[in-house]
Amino acid sequence: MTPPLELVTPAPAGAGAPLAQSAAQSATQSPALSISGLTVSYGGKPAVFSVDATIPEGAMAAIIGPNGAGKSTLLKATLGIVSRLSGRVAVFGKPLEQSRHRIAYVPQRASVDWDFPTTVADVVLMGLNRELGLLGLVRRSHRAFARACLDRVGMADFAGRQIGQLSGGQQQRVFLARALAQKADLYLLDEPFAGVDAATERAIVDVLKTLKAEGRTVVCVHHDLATVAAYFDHCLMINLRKIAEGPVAATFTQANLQATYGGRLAGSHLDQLRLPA
Ligand SMILES: Nc1ncnc2c1ncn2[C@@H]1O[C@H](COP(=O)(O)OP(=O)(O)OP(=O)(O)O)[C@@H](O)[C@H]1O
Repeated sequence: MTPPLELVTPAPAGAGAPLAQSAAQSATQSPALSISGLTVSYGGKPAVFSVDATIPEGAMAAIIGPNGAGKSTLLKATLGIVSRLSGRVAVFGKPLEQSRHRIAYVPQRASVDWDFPTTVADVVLMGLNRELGLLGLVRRSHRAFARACLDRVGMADFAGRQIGQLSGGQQQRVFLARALAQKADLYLLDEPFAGVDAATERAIVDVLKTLKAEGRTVVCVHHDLATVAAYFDHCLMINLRKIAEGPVAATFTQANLQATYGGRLAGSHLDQLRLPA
């Protein structure tokens, strides 16, 4: 289990700037995320094999595939949390080392140690750690900004609560608030809707769609095939290897789902999705 402290990607400077002023909107034509030939192996066994992906700037992208397909590994390798055996990653056209501050990561809820003794407000303030500096000097403006981020996810009233005393859906919202505090240009979320109720899912989707409307790029590992078309405009389908990638309208087809999930997707499930062949 990892304490939440270690899961923060550094925040860009300028906590006072409005969220709508995204550097991504003005900076570059490069894709938000470009991955080529990515291979990751655990103990000699590949979990991701020679995957290429190009997530356009401003996309709302889903990474889908069955359990064990390598989705989380792909995100972690993108962030440098696990080592790549081979392959390259560029974020807004630059190597990860130069663009890490433009990324916010929301890990799988299950991978976080929720007994870590810290409050909701402090978790969100961790999203500002780059600008708090080595001394971690927290000003009133930082606290106000953290509260505004909590407010965006409907959690302002929980600011003083220990994170271990939250429900699963509340925990998910708090980690999204921390990601918002980072004012990133690329948001990577690992199963943000896992185990949350319908209202929380709606709230999270609304926040993600607002980020997209601001010109930011959102990438989610996602399991619910029934909502892919409603939530996302871009789709990466993997099962160890890349099966397909591109606009949802072109890639989210019966044939690609069959190739991604194999026999695990029964015909009746596919019928319910009413997809093109
Ligand atoms: N730290 C690790 N050490 C060894 N093997 C690992 C490790 N993490 C993941 N794996 C293995 O790598 C493969 C891909 O795992 P990963 O978590 O990336 O898949 P996933 O697509 O995210 O799965 P899920 O949908 O179940 O979350 C699996 O076979 C998994 O058992």
